[in-house]
Amino acid sequence: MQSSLPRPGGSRLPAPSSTAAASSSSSSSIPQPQSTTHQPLADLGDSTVNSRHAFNTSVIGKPSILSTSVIGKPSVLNTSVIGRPSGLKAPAGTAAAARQNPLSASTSLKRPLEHADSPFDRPSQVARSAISQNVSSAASSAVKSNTGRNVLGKSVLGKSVLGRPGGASRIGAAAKSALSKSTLGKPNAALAAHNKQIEAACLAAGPFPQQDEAEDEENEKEKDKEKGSGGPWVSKKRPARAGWDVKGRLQDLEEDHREMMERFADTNVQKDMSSMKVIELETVRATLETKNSHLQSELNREQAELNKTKMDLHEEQRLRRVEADDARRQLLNETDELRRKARDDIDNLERKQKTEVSDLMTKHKSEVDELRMALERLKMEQAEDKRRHADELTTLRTNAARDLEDAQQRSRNELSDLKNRSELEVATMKNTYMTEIATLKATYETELAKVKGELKAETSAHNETKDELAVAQKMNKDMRNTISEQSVNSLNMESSARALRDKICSLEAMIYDKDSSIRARDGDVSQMRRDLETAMTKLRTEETLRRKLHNQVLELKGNIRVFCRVRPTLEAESEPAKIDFPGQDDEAKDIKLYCSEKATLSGAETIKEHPYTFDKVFNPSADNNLIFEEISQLVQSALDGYNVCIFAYGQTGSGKTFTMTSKDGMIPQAVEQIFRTSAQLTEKGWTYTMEGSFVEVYNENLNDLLGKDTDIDKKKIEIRHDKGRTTLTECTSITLSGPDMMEEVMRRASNNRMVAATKANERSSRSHSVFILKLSGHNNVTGEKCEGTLNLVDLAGSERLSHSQATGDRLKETQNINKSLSALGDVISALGGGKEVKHIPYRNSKLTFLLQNSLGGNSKTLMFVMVSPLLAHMNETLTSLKFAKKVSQVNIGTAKKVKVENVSP
Ligand SMILES: Nc1ncnc2c1ncn2[C@@H]1O[C@H](COP(=O)(O)OP(=O)(O)OP(=O)(O)O)[C@@H](O)[C@H]1O
Repeated sequence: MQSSLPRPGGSRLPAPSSTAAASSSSSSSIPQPQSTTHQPLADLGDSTVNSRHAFNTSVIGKPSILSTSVIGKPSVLNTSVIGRPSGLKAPAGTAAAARQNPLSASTSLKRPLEHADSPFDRPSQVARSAISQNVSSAASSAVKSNTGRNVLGKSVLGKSVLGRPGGASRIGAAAKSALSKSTLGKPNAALAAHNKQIEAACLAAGPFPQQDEAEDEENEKEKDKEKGSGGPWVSKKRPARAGWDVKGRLQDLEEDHREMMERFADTNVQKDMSSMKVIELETVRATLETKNSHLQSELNREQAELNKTKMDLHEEQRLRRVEADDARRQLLNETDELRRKARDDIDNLERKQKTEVSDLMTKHKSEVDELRMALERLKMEQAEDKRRHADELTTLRTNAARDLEDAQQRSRNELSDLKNRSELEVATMKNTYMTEIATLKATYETELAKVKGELKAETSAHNETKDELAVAQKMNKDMRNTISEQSVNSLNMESSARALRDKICSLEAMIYDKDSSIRARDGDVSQMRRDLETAMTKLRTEETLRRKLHNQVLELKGNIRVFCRVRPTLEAESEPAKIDFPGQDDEAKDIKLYCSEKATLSGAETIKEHPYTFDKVFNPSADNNLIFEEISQLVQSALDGYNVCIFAYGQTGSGKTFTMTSKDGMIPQAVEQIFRTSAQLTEKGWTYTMEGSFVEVYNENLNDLLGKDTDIDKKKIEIRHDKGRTTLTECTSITLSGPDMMEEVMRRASNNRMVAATKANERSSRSHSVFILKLSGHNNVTGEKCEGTLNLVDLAGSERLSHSQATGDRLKETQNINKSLSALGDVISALGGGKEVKHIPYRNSKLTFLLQNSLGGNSKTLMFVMVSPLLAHMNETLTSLKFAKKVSQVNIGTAKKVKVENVSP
């Protein structure tokens, strides 16, 4: 709007639109009374800036309104807001203008840049410009003050006026009215003084600059011509005045003003219309304001709702968080409960199974013993019977044979006697009779001859001889009777011989019966043998089942377990730490340590509890036998063909060596149990060979503790892994034939360590010792084979580097110990990572590489965390317990039996 104002001195920028024209007419057609120049230029500028500022504030401060009422007409807004850019900043040429004419400096603040070098920079023109601008500004501020409307209202008004060509005259009327009001209030004296000031400024500015004088003159002429014509709003024509005739020109202006006032009276009607329009606009504004306030309240409500929703959301989130925390806590509790239950179940199962297995074993043992005893008894009975029968038989046979022989002999003798006698008798009698007969015959013949002779002679005597013959015949008959009697006797003898023969037969039948009963007994014995064999097979099957169940129990317990042992305070030691063993019984699993801590800020000492839970906790009263009871199952697993690793971890002096290698330590007891169990397994068909090696890992180098002491730290031992088996090159391996050999093994290892200890102090604390026992079993009945390895590891002291304050060789030792212990921790946690972990860093240390096949998938691991009871060792103890806790949280997969090839069925 301001840019379209006419330039003082008559120069006018072309009005491209009706709005511009109207606007220009509204402001430049206002005659400039002296009073209008009274208002200081700076004030006017301020009011302009302020009004714009107020507008901007009102527009920017109410975006909702802008969006509803202004955005709909962006061009109008732009016009009303951006239409006065020059008022915001002093144009670049202002400084130069100020140098030429001090008054123009303030004036130029209100003009655009292109006006800086215009001819109006001359004093008179500057003054006019100042006046015209003052007037226009005054008009606008007057409109503002007169109407009492806020800037937005003005803006709306401006918009509507600008939006309609006819509005220009109306706003002109409003401006006029405002002007009249504003100017009327100014005292004439002040106006006169102001005019004087302007004049003085014009005179002080000196003569006009000489540049383009011809052009200026031409311009002046043109202006004068225009002035002469009176301009579009002045009807009166005056002679043109010289440029320097400021007074005259002011008089002209005053005349113009008067004329304008008269014309303004004509425009009162228009003013009323404008007022009506203003009222109309006011209504629109009120509506808009109502709408605005409505929208504002809606916005506030929305905002409040949003805030409420936000608060609800926060509350909901908080509740959810609390719920999640509770759920997590509950889950943890439940998990713990489940774990505890599972552990209890496992333990119960194990106990039950142990009882069952031992019952079964006892039952089978007693059955086998009974069977064996019955067999023995039977055997003995059988042997006794056999012997008795054999004796009886022999006796009977002998007796019978003798009796038979005797009887036979007797009967034979008798028979032969009888026969002989009867034959003799018969023969004798025959002979006798024959003789008698012959004699008789001879006698008869003689007698016959005699008789014949005598018959002849004695015919009479014939009868006599016949009688004598009858007698002889009678005698013969008697003789025959005697012979038959003798035959009867012989028959009797034969029947008695037959009776004897029957007796022999019955005796032989008896012997046969005895033989068959012996054969029946033999059958029983072989049946018993078969039963025994079945029982043995059952026992062997049950041994396989026992191995399987035993392994399952250990798997349920976890393939990596952690036991904690607190050693007792020794006599020479003082200041024990406070350690509690809550719920101390057979199944103790908890330990609680107390240590005092100083608050960093207050310095107040507080006692802090450090509770830990492990698979088993042994208090100082537990001896090595009790501890071995717990690990004996793992040792059994090694015999069953699994790889087993038992570590002792803890700081120096915490009792690792005492636990592992003392006389009743884990190593000697394990070997003893292995021999004891393997002996029991022989009756189930198992035979075992055991090979032991003892090595030391010192400064990441392997030493053979059963080799020559001169080779310590010199000989290089290589570790080789092949198909799940680990071999050590050039390392002594002793075949153990009995537990007594362990004494020698331990003595040799200890000697070698002691020799080494002269080279590096306290060798046992600074190196890891590993006893490796390889167990190969073969069942010659079932053809089963198994290979297990038992690794018993006494780790080096776990004290931290910062605490040991080591230097030189000790520093190297400590670094190597820490490296291998952290590698061990890494391997164990990688094993616990499950299938996602592709690489297990066994090669990171000699110790883990050596134990590669005994850590992880194919093995069972037990770690003893050894605890010193001393307060001075509390920090190291807590570090050890933290490490052990990490290990105990690792869940290694199911152990597999070492595969042994060439298993014959
Ligand atoms: N359970 C225990 N009962 C009685 N004395 C024990 C027990 N444990 C350890 N000791 C004694 O404590 C001392 C230190 O034990 P030990 O040498 O076994 O510790 P260490 O951890 O092996 O130390 P280093 O790492 O130096 O080899 C020894 O005198 C040992 O006899």
